[in-house]
Amino acid sequence: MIAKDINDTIAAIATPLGEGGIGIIRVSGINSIETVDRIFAAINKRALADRHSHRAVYGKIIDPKTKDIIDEAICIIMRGPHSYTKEDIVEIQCHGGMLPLRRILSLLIEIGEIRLAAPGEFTKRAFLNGRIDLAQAQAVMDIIKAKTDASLKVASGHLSGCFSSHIRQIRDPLLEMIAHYEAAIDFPEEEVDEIDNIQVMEKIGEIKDKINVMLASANTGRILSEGLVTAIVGKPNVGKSSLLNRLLHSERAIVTDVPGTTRDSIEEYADMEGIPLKIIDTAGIRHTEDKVEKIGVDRARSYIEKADLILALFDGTRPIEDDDRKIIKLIEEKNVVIVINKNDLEQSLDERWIRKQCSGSEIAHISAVSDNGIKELTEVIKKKVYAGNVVYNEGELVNNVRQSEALKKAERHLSDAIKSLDNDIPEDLVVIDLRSAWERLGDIIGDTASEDIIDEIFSRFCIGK
Ligand SMILES: Nc1nc2c(c(=O)[nH]1)N(C=O)[C@@H](CNc1ccc(C(=O)N[C@@H](CCC(=O)O)C(=O)O)cc1)CN2
Ligand SMILES: Nc1nc2c(ncn2[C@@H]2O[C@H](COP(=O)(O)OP(=O)(O)OP(=O)(O)O)[C@@H](O)[C@H]2O)c(=O)[nH]1
Ligand SMILES: [Mg+2]
Repeated sequence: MIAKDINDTIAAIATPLGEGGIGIIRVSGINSIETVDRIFAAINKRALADRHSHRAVYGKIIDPKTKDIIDEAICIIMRGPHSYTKEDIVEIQCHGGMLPLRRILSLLIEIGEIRLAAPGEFTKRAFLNGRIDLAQAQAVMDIIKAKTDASLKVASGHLSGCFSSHIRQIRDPLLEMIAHYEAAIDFPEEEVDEIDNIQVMEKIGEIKDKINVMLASANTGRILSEGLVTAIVGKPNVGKSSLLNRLLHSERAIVTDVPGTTRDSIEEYADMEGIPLKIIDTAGIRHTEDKVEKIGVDRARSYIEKADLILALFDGTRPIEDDDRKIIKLIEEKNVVIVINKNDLEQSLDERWIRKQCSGSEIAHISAVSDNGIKELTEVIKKKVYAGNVVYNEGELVNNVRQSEALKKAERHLSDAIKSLDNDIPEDLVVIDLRSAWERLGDIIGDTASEDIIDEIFSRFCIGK
């Protein structure tokens, strides 16, 4: 698909569909300037084709057949290779309504040799034409989707190439080693410098260490990019919905003193000091004959299985009950923070019992109706998210599963190479492992990634990007 369509001129609406001050249609490819010239009348009557690159030109969009004025607009041409895609680009900025945007886009497709762009196709061209690498292309989408300042910092570090250059620093020395071994294999009788296997093993070991440092940061990076799915669970009336509202700073969920108030689960994003939490408030878990409540309870149980983190709420004002014991059973071996709520009131919960049951889980004491303990809870969650992370520059964090899988594979190939060298296995086999490691690192930045992987990545982009 890549090879066939790369020469087409493509167009899409680049701004969200809805009502906005301004909307942008982006056209990229060899026919872009000529086609826009046929529907755009500049106020000074000069064609865009005769204008300097990167200048804004005011005029009107006119249907060439009916002579109807569709909208007034500002057009900017950016001649390749000095453009987002490295091709000729025209951006048409019209008023930000559905109708002007759609009419102008259909007009372009109708009169010109232009087709609708696939999701992510502009950025894919920026990648295929060599302006950015694959990690940078993925960062474009991460910027659009960023939910907190910390997520944005990771993504913009990736876009600026900080992460990619880190990968290259790890990867380039491998190629030197491969070349060296290959020379020795291909020209055994010639005077290729003697290779000291011990020294090579040390070097590979250093590269492995660097990969492991990156992998240790992968969990943090993934959470900052994708969010931490956090389920609030507990028996009815412990204050789950009150905690959700507190973390969101809004009255999102209904709170009453009637046990069984929340029936359906509620999902919302909260920014916890930079950590994007996808919080799910669930129905209080208890035995019930109520048909609707039962479904809610089943959903709550399923979130215990799905969530990255569980906030298990207990009511500090009440002794342990059967429903609490059941919850303790359900959260066994999960990633849990025990939260003892209502600490603004007199406490009668046997905390030692909970500690014994959930040894290993951290405990926070809060009052969901005030700010009591919320800071403590935040710190506990932050500690969990940043635990094991040894990379302190957000721009260097591994931030998606594709990248961490590639790093893991590279690391395994390097371990195999060391083992082979250690066992005096022939060098051509060592080279195979070194090359595989080099290729997996290349997948991250797109040097060696297959067409399928590339297509799959860009298909997840939005239209117009
Ligand atoms: N109007 C508009 N705003 C936008 C974009 C866009 O495409 N259009 N962007 C799109 O996502 C982002 C900016 N990213 C961009 C990155 C590179 C180039 C570009 O033309 N680069 C050329 C050099 C430009 C020059 O020489 O002035 C290059 O790198 O060769 C443009 C936008 C955000 N804002
Ligand atoms: N004093 C005090 N009251 C609280 C606190 N947290 C919640 N409450 C009260 O406890 C009652 C239940 O709160 P909810 O947030 O609805 O409890 P829930 O766990 O969501 O209950 P269900 O949806 O029924 O499972 C309400 O009357 C809240 O005002 C707290 O920290 N201190
Ligand atoms: Mg509730």
